[in-house]
Amino acid sequence: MNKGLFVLKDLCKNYENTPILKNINLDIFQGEFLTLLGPSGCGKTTIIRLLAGFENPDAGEILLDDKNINHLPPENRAINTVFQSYALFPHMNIFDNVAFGLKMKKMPKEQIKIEVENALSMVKLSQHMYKKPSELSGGQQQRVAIARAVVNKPLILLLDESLSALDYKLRKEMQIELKMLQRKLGITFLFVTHDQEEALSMSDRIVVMNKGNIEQIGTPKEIYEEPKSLFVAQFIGEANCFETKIVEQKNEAVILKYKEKIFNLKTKKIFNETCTILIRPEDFRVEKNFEDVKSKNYFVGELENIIYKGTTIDLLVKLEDGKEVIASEFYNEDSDALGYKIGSKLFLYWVDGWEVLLNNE
Ligand SMILES: Nc1ncnc2c1ncn2[C@@H]1O[C@H](COP(=O)(O)OP(=O)(O)OP(=O)(O)O)[C@@H](O)[C@H]1O
Repeated sequence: MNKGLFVLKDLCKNYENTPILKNINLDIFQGEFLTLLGPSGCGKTTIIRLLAGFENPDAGEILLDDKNINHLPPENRAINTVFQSYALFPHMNIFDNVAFGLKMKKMPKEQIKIEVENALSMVKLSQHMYKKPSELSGGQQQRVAIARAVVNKPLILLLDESLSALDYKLRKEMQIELKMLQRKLGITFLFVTHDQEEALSMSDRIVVMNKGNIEQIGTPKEIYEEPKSLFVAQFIGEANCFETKIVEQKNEAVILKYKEKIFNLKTKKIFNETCTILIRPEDFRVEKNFEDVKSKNYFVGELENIIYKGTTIDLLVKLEDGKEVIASEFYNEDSDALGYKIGSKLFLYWVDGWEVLLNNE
């Protein structure tokens, strides 16, 4: 792969002698939609603040086109940030809010008019140009903040929890709009969120962070389907985990023991003494009769609860050993007809290869 437009190299940041970022290495490529995802306090905003130049790293480098910009002031970085609070000027109309940065740069008036009108048309706010921010909805104000940032044609746009103040429906709409806008503009977006669904649906690549470290970098599909650690697997969606002992490791296969059950699974990975089998709820197939089970890989359990979720139903099943697992199925007209009954016996199986095997740390 090519080298990043921005490169973070062994980047470290401490606050009051506590390490907050520990040796962060990350390439940010030209034109990509990259998302920093992780729980509260893992250091996402700190990366944004270092990139924007609001803070200095304690060690390591920030490179832009191979040049170290560790000490370049924020105004010289061609970086714009959109925060969760839109930080619009309340006394200025929308046009002047968006024009502000260009006026500061002393761009000729006619040119400013063209650029601002362009940016506002891109975020579909042309008809609100002369209104004050207070006359716009939350989503519209968010779009003004984005227009105000992109009008400066930054090399990268940093978006810190930019959609989290919006209600669910508006947030979904803005996710699609933001992604489309990014494609149209071709500007690199670095987006921060702790919402895994948002990260999966918007990003070209996701950086999963945990306690100041990067756990995994990959496309949404890679992160979801091939998590490298239990932390990533459990942070991105639901996962049923089974801790097993290795009985035998053979050529491209492993024999595992979970409680009294033996599983023989294909894998190229090499394991130590123990490993975890991970199965997503949607990867379990549910049957009421053993004759319908189409794999050697199955569990037996009792249905404890059914959770209706609109398009899917979650079946909460207690296995023979007492462990509770979740299997989810698409809900359709037939689902009621299936007549799942609380307390009934169910067989849960999965297709060979749909499991993820993780070395225990
Ligand atoms: N100026 C500061 N002084 C001391 N500690 C700080 C400072 N800024 C951040 N921290 C601490 O650094 C850690 C990482 O903070 P950061 O804001 O980067 O996390 P985050 O992943 O963005 O979290 P959130 O999702 O809650 O915004 C937190 O424990 C926070 O308390």
